[in-house]
Amino acid sequence: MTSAEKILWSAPSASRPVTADVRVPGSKSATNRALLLAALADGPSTITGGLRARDSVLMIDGLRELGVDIQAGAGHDAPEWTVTPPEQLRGGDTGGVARVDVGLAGTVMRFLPPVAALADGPVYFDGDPYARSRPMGTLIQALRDLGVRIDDGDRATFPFLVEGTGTVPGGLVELDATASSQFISALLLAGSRYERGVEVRHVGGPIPSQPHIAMTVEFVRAAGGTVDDSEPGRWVVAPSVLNGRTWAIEPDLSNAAPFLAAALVTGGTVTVADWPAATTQAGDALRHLLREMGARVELTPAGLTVSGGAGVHGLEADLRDVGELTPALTAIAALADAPSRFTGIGHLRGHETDRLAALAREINALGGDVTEEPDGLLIRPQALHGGVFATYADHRMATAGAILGLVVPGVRVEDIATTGKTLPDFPAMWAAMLAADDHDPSAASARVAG
Ligand SMILES: O=C(O)C1=C[C@@H](OP(=O)(O)O)[C@@H](O)[C@H](O)C1
Ligand SMILES: C=C(OP(=O)(O)O)C(=O)O
Repeated sequence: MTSAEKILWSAPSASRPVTADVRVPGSKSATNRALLLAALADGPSTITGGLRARDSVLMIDGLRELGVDIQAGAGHDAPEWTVTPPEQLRGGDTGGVARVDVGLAGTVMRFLPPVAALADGPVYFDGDPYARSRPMGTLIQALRDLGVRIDDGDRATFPFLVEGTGTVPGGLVELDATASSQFISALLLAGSRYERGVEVRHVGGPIPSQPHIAMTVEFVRAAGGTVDDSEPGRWVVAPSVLNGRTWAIEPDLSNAAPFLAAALVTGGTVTVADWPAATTQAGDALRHLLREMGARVELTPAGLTVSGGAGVHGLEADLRDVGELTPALTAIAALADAPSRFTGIGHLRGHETDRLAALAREINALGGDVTEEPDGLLIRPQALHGGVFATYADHRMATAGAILGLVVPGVRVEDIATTGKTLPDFPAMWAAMLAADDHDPSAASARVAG
């Protein structure tokens, strides 16, 4: 165990209903798609409001390694980048290799190898130790089927070498995306630049995280690409030039979950600013999911306002489309007045950690009753007590622990810094949200900068 993992963060409890206005940083999924499409475009792009956190820094560093020029503009609170693609994506030159660290970022480990295949030399990929446990074999095989040479030493995981030759034949590929929607997104994002484009056919059970595929299609079209998604389970991207453009990134609605959960579980009111009226982000489902769990939910030009006070209810829901919301919803469910059952989320075993096992283990260690099911979780609320909440390098485990800590005294979250995967300074944001009512009980709100 490293020293970071041993550090325990005492999750603050809420001394009264949380009342705050919160601004969350840009969407991880949107930021990394915009960076990648900008790198494949025929001219410079500008990205405003993007996320600056570990996952996007890994994407930026990986693209720079491939020869993409990325210049940071404005300050930390409002990241802005100018992205200038090279004439030719760069691999290692004679005797050398380009090196990409994917960390534990699904969007980097799945989205960059199809881009590296367009580089003019070898590109070596590796990541955090746990990256080797996340599903990769399907994507490696799909790239081979599209004409890319990959040396993975028959491991079907990291480390591996993409032997870029400057061009990718492309064409038809069949794959099973039941383990991750990111296999499909990865090929659609790069496919415009393949000689024959790409036709992806899914063969297998239901695909998870479909809103993320819809986001990919939306982004490729916004860059000037052509995507035919008229037939379920089949996507055709025509070969085409992608355009440089300005990308304005929406706030990360999935990262809004713990803050909105704070309103529900403490009977307070939290507004998340700049909530889009229409979006492909999976987190938008919080509007109906939190309502079903007992919140009052209102979308106004000021943002999304969630209020608690009428109890926290159990919920039966298929979360296949919105799996990344599971840790926050499970924390809420553990505090509810009736059991909850979440289904359609077997693929969460391949996320940052096995999230079904981790949630059950850690909530049960606090006195809870969470049972793992083959494709989900059964949560029977119990009176919880304090204790250590382990996080397994999973940012959403850490924020789930923070939600529980609001109403369960003595929760100590291991390695809170792991939230830095997608949130630049979660402990400060959380403290500011709580200080909003601690310091000025009469104030209707206080602003929390993201
Ligand atoms: O494409 C994306 O940006 C994502 C897709 C989803 O992955 P899975 O389909 O593997 O669940 C989601 O859970 C992840 O947080 C981000
Ligand atoms: C599954 C997630 O991330 P990744 O992009 O690493 O797959 C997540 O953020 O919940």
